[in-house]
Amino acid sequence: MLRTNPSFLSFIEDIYQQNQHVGDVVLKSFSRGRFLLEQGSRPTKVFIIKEGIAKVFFSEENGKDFIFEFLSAGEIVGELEAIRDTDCLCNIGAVSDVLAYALDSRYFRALMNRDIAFNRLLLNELAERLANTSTRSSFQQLYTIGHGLKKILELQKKQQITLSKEDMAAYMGVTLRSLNRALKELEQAKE
Ligand SMILES: Nc1ncnc2c1ncn2[C@@H]1O[C@@H]2COP(=O)(O)O[C@H]2[C@H]1O
Repeated sequence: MLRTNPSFLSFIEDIYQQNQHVGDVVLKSFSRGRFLLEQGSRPTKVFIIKEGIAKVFFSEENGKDFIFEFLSAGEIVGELEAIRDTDCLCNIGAVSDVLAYALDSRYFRALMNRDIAFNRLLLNELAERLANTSTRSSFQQLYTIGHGLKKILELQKKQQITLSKEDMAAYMGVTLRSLNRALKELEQAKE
């Protein structure tokens, strides 16, 4: 649920500390609630999170949000736009204050063209995302809300994060009302 990528983080920290690419890689902070990327926009930066938690979410035309993933240290965002030369697929919002390395898109593409280690990290990340999104999508279709809720509560405990009810509902792809009902049923089952 809360993804991290320590290898990607150390890769970018090395570049940043070597100070060879001043301007191409800068540190940027986002306070809680701000957006790193907006769905449908065409930004010029790719971000690698240094600290904090961000949510990746899709806003549907019916006004509902669906959260794909929560990302933290070492996770990259905005790479799809830079790879495919398209608008951002979805929104990236800061759930806590976030500090991120911002890579100029042209620099990101230059790394893709010449750095094998970087390409390996990137492919690994994309493969991991495909696996995670597919596994979760199947789980969500095939299990009850109550079962999904138990799992998400366990994960929060394990990863020591606390999500708002709105974010929990958007992660599970259910309404706030259904989530509240499932929470109540869970409480009643405990009594
Ligand atoms: N399934 C997913 N899991 C994690 N991150 C994702 C997922 N889908 C999209 N993203 C990220 O969300 C970003 C939105 O902007 P981009 O389309 O440029 O790049 C996208 C990815 O970095």
